[in-house]
Amino acid sequence: MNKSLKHNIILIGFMGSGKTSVGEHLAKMMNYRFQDTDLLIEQRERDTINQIFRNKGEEYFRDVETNLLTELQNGLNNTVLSTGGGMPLREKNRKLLKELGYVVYLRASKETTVKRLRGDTSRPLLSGEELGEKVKRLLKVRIPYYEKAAHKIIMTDDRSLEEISVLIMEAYLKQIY
Ligand SMILES: Nc1ncnc2c1ncn2[C@@H]1O[C@H](COP(=O)(O)OP(=O)(O)OP(=O)(O)O)[C@@H](O)[C@H]1O
Ligand SMILES: O=C(O)C1=C[C@@H](O)[C@@H](O)[C@H](O)C1
Ligand SMILES: [Mg+2]
Repeated sequence: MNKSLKHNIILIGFMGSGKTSVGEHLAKMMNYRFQDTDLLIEQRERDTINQIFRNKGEEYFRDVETNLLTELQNGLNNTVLSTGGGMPLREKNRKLLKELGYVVYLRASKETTVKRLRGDTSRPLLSGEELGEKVKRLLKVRIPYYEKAAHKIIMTDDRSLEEISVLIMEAYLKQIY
């Protein structure tokens, strides 16, 4: 048993990589609790992510993310934690994520991401510019941060939630036993 690794699975990755959907599926499969930082922030702030960005700005949202991640260090166990797509951008957050458990980067190609997010209006960073251009530009900046933050990378293109969950569970169990 790996005593140094906390028994949590942390999902990171770009918007639409499936952190929330896979997280829910995986938690059920493993009989773990499920938490999602975006949902926790919406509950805490009593507002939607869109409204938080609009009224208080991205920097405020990022500070709330870091505060939440710091608080989660105390007591999170047997949990699948899905995170917001920008969580690994801050160095402090990357360190906190790795201290919290086994960090899995769910990767998706630009094409898959665009297909999954077409028509979505709940993600403030995707509004404005043409979707494909926006995703391409953000991915280029972010991929190195996701890679740095992760213990394991899993490609999600053309894989079902079930297939992805099994791959994560197998990799995680190898680490802890
Ligand atoms: N493996 C998959 N196969 C097919 N559809 C998927 C897959 N993963 C996610 N999706 C779909 O893509 C959309 C976005 O997924 P989800 O909300 O889980 O992404 P996310 O990574 O949590 O995004 P965010 O960073 O914005 O929270 C949803 O409609 C979901 O059903
Ligand atoms: O990638 C991002 O920066 C974001 C992803 C979402 O999960 C939300 O956290 C928010 O829309 C910002
Ligand atoms: Mg999500």
